Amino acid sequence: MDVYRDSTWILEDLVKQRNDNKLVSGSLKNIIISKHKQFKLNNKNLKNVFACTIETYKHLDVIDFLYDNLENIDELLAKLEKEKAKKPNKFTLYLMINDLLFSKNKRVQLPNNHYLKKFVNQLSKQLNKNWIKFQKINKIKTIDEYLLKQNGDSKPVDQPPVRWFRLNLVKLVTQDKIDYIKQEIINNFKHKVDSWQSVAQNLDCIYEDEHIPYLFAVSMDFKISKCKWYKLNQIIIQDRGSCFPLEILDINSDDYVMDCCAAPGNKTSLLGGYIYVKNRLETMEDDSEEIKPKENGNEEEEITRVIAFEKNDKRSDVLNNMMKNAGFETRKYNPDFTVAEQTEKFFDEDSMKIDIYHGDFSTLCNNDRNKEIYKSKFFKYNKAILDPSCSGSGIYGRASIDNLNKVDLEKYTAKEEERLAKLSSFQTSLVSHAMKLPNLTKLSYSTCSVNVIENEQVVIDLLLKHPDWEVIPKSESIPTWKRRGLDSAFKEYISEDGKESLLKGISLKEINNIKEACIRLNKEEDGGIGFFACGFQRKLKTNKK
Ligand SMILES: C[S@@+](CC[C@H](N)C(=O)[O-])C[C@H]1O[C@@H](n2cnc3c(N)ncnc32)[C@H](O)[C@@H]1O
Repeated sequence: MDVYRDSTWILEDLVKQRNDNKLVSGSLKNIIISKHKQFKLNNKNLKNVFACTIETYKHLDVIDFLYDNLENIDELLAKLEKEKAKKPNKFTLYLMINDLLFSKNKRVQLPNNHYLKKFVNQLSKQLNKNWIKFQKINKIKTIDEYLLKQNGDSKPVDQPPVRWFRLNLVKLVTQDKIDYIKQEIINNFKHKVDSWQSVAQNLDCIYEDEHIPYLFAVSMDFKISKCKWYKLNQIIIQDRGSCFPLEILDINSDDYVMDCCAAPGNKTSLLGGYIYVKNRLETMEDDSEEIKPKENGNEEEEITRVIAFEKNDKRSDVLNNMMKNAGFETRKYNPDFTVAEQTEKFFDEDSMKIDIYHGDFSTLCNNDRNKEIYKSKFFKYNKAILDPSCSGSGIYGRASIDNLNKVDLEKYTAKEEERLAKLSSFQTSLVSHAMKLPNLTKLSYSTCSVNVIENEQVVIDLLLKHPDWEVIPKSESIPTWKRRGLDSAFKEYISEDGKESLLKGISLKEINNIKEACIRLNKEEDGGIGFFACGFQRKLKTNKK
């Protein structure tokens, strides 16, 4: 009963928000998780509660129809109330009806003698009759067909066409082991195909990405988390777009890189793998040479090659744990840059190290004290990843929530515009802060948003604000990738006849180069989430590398 009780709380709240035209943001999954916490519900049931709530929520208008057309429901409820001295919540009944009609097992998840199960079961005949009526009215045969019609989408659910995963080099370390595991994984499939589209429909195919090393796509039906390689942390699930910012940065083994908005840490662990393993292997003369992180000399406190900032308390813990699972040794710092968690003062010499700063990246070097800290601890860092919080409009699992938000379209549009404008200015200010750090020479900016205001517009605003920075040209930013910045995003910066730039200090040719430097991945069309990335470098006269 716990599952239905917890799900009732959340479902009732979601429907209330929808009826009040209240805006909600984030994926439905995240909203359910946060409500689960907010209502202090029984955490053990989270997975089940999630499935139960989301499925019922998706089918809400169907269940409304089935329920509203029950002939004697008021009488039956009154009778039940008399017998049990309590009336069941309508949403609890909705959850049970959904299980009875649309779940895999087609049964209410309660013991047979439970009074509510008996109650819903006695409605079963009428419910099925109403469902047939609904199918006829809507000219559909299945509930998925109905959702498909409603969403005007080619798929019943909002999910990516394929699953992506990459090798975790940190757990493999030598070229022999990397090659061995890679081959073992490929051999597990009948065919290695040359496009991700070919794996989308076929469980037995694998695609090795042509743009990102050691990245693979498999069918959505393939359960990566059940694989031994996943259990051994030898592979990590990571979307294709999310790997692009690292490629743009052209990481070398002697780089010092900061990940300024790091949790949960997918890019951080990819970065660590590049620095400590991939680049080292590529530059090693003798294959049998053992990999060791470069020594940092006799500095009193070691400076690691990778640091990761995360301002959110809980997410910084998640980041720390993810890095440890991925095979790194970590050291955690408090927001005031002091060590928060350390077993030994120095890392083990041979370990692959990541320093985690639980704090706001924009405080780095922002006052006299922090400038001193910057000089002593951070002066070596020459590259940065900036992947700040965004609207997430490119990610999956938002379709239902977006529909919910669009109930009152006018209100939705006004609020959404305000929210995006705020996000855009936050994103610009964070990257702008990085551009002011004296020793940074290259950085990548990225979002999982599809909105121009969070992407191309941020790029232009940054270039106008920081004339000492320029974009990393297309020729050095994954030139093989075809989809670049949107034409429409740059239209407002060009005269109507297309001959002049309207931007002060940026020529027409430069505008075109900026557009070409931007990288876009379209949701679905490019195999995964919608993503945007653009690289920046300090102009040559001040460029130290
Ligand atoms: C889009 S997520 C980053 C995802 C991450 N790069 C990855 O690939 O796994 C943005 C993260 O930045 C954090 N964040 C936002 N503003 C920040 C700031 N000023 N300093 C540090 N972290 C920040 C957020 O809490 C959030 O965890």
